[in-house]
Amino acid sequence: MSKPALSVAGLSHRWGAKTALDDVRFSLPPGRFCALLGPNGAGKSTLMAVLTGLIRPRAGAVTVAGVDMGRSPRAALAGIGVVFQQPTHDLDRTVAANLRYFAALQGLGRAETEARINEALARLGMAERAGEKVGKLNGGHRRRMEIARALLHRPRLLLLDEPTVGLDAPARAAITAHVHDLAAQGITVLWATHLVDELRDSDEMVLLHRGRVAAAGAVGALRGTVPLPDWFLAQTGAAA
Ligand SMILES: Nc1ncnc2c1ncn2[C@@H]1O[C@H](COP(=O)(O)OP(=O)(O)OP(=O)(O)O)[C@@H](O)[C@H]1O
Repeated sequence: MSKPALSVAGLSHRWGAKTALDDVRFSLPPGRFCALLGPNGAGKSTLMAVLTGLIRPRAGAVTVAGVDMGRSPRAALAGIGVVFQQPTHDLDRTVAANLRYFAALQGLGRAETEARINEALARLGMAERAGEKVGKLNGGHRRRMEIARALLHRPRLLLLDEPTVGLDAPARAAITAHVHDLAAQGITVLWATHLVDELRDSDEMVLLHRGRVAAAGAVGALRGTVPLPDWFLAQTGAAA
């Protein structure tokens, strides 16, 4: 059996007196779309902050494709692409110029940079927008550019923290479809959301509630014949 793309064991974190993560444990098989589902305040962003190395947990371990993040943070992080909740880009520059900046930070040469940018934009259906100023793009296309940016170093694991917040329904649907395609191409995806309509029955799910894993497994198997919004409400007491 291949190693899990991501493995989390015994992870706990407190913000002052507030417990945000409480003995969180799960693992993701490679090449799957996994939703990190949970109501507001469940601990999703705190978990993302641990997985991206922004905060050190008080207890527990994170392993990325067999590499221990505590012992070898640089090697573990090299395998991860991240799309944070808050967008960051230069509106006055083109899509390609924005991506070139991040490619330069990663030390990619000029020819390699252009090839990687073309590859990443094509994966998000954005190839024809490379020369457009970011300020002229709609919210959905800006978000797709950010996902392309997270792929420049060819990570095997992609983390996205509520990537569709603030977008209209068609843009949300397009982005969820593109990211499902990435998983079908072999990239493991962890997609934090509180919106159940972004999930498919064939997806994996980790349900976080009050900092604990309340359920984990395939969405269809977990919900059975119960509509997902009703299942979510029964598990968490929160409307989806
Ligand atoms: N920097 C912080 N300082 C203090 N408390 C925090 C901090 N960040 C989060 N918390 C608290 O930790 C708990 C988990 O919050 P977190 O943001 O991780 O949840 P979430 O599932 O991402 O919620 P949301 O969907 O609202 O972003 C909440 O009670 C929150 O108030």
